[in-house]
Amino acid sequence: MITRLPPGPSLPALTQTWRYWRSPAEFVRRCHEEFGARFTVRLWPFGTVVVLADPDDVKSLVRSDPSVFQAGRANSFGEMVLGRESVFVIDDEEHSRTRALMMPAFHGKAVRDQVELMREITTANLASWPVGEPMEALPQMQAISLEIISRNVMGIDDSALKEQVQEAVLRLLRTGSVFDVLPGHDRFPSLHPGRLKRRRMRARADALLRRQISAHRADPRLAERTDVLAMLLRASEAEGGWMSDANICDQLITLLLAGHETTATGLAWCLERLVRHPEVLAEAQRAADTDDDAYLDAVIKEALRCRPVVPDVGRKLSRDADFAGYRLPKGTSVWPSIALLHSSAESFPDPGAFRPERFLERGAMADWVPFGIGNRRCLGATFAQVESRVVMRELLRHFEFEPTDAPGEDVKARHVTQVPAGFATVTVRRRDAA
Ligand code: HEM
Repeated sequence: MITRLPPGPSLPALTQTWRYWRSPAEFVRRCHEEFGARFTVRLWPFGTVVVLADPDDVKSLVRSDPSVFQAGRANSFGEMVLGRESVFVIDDEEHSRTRALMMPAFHGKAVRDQVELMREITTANLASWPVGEPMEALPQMQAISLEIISRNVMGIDDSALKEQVQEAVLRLLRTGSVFDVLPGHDRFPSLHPGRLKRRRMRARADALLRRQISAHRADPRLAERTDVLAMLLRASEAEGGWMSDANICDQLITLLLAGHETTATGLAWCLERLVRHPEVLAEAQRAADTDDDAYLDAVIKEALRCRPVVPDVGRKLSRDADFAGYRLPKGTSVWPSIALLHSSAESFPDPGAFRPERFLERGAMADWVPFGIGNRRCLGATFAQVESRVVMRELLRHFEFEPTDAPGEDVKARHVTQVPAGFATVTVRRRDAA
């Protein structure tokens, strides 16, 4: 007889929830040890969640019907900040259409055209780094990433407006709360001052972005502009103007938020790992000096493997469905666990070691999924990898990083990302040659 759900802890949902929220990574790891590569947990407010750690299951999920295994539905916690029409929270036809319209701005050539700008922004930021004393690298990386993504997305010429938008976006991000995942979280905002504040922040960001949209529309050079906003306006126009300004604002906010916090965190982890592995650090420095992009890319990939910025991705069932020999009821969430997939000794021998060479020895690795999977795979994956390479290269060319034998920084959950608990504290010295 077909069981409805894979096995999992028999503890009351409340106890599971408490253990999960206390330490998500630890809870999931223990369940994996006890129940294997496919297990069911009951977590408030998500409900029944089937966690997947078997690469074959993840491949089956990629082949499954996205209108049944819905990502937008699973991501609905993002609605209050990103907006109801954000590509992250919608599904089906609406999702494919919106994504197709945004995608060209993040293809190889469009991203390569941004390299010089990325380099300039990074070197300008490095000028203010304190030398010879411990410094938290994460906030610096956020400043670099936010500047890069806002210039790329909005192509803003007016620097006062750009700073206002950046400030509004950061304030909006800070209003995000773990309670956003609650069902019906947006229904009674007046009972929750935090949510009212978030609405105000979002309205402020929208007003600024609408000013930018109007400026773009009035720009006689709109046809030649290469920023994402210009591309969206042109593409929408070509399809009869189906994207309203409110819709465009949702996509811009999504890109600004999704595009800076994640990349900055990946870069911070890269530094946190490098200063604890002096031989890799020396090799990375050589690679930066000799334009050995393959090695720098391997360092970035290895950091994203062993410290994934996003630990898992979600899909939610719109109806009962068969999956991997089980009958999963409507409403079940299915979470491929990036963290568990990346720590599999079968896919990545000696998974605890920080060894970029593994990405040079083998070509593409199907089990390496820091950017998610299938038709929802991160829209900015190429952008993020190119940006990370440019920033790392500049950092290593300008600075020497002091190695440390301090224990690795703990993993701390922040919004949907996992950041280094000490914000990647490093000590740098300027290199004479830089
Ligand atoms: C190291 C940096 C980054 C990481 C680790 C990352 C990771 C992810 C992950 C795991 C997802 C969910 C995929 C899924 O559900 O299967 C995602 C979605 C997304 N990311 Fe990223 N991301 C990064 C950088 C970026 C950048 C730079 C941008 C924009 C420029 C971006 C824009 C998006 C968007 C728009 C989505 C939603 C795609 C959709 O639902 O169709 N991300 N990202």
